[in-house]
Formats: sequence, C-alpha cells, structure tokens
Amino acid sequence: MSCPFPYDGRMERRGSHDHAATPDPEKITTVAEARELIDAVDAQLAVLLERRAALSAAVQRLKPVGGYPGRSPGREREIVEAMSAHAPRLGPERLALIMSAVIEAGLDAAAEDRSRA
Ligand SMILES: C=C(O[C@@H]1C=C(C(=O)O)C=C[C@H]1O)C(=O)O
Repeated sequence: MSCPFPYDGRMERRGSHDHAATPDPEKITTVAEARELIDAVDAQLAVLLERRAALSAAVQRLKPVGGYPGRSPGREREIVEAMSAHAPRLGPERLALIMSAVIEAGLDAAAEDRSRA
C-alpha cells in the first residue's frame, strides 16, 4: 500500500512523507482509509474553527460596531482571496460560501457569549 501523501525529498528522515500536505486522492485505495484520513483532518479543523471563533469574538468586543451589524464584506473578500491561494481545488466561490458560514457561526457564538454575560 503506497502512502497517499507526497514524498518530500527535503525532509530529514529518508522515505518520509509530508502528512501535513494534500494527499493524492488516486492513491487512496479504500473507503476506510479515506475516512480515517478525513477524521484526522476534521479533528484539526475543529480545533482551528474554535480558535478562529475566539479571535472573531475578540474583534466583536473591540470593534465600535460589532456583531452582525459590523459585518464587513470587504474584509471577508480579502480573507477569501488570501485563502484561495492555498485551496485551488475549492476555488474562491466555494471558499466564499464556506467562509460565510464559518464567519456567521463565529458571530453567532460571540452573540450567545455576550447574552450570557
Ligand atoms: C472579525 C471581524 O468581524 C466580522 C467577522 C469576520 C471574521 O470572522 O473573520 C470578518 C469580517 C466581519 O464580517 C472583522 O471585522 O475583522
């Protein structure tokens, strides 16, 4: 069974693969293998989404008009543009949809926090 992650010749250990890189989907041979790799990515995603929501809550607290009324389409476009360089398979339109949901969820969590305080 070959490793679906790219071989990185620059890595210290001989024969090591870069598991932080994007795997080649053609090299994944079973559903179980793909699901195991997806679960590992999702665990990382959850940590990153939680971290991002906390940072967005900080902006909501510091911004003169925070929360939903302070939503900034220009800033959101910049975020998507910067991210799309790292996500060519998804592309800017899909990323915009994803990030809109992520941002909305962060604003919602921040509003819930404030209403509890
Ligand atoms: C965090 C901000 O407020 C809102 C939330 C954003 C986010 O979660 O990244 C981005 C823009 C705004 O819609 C901000 O203005 O930077």
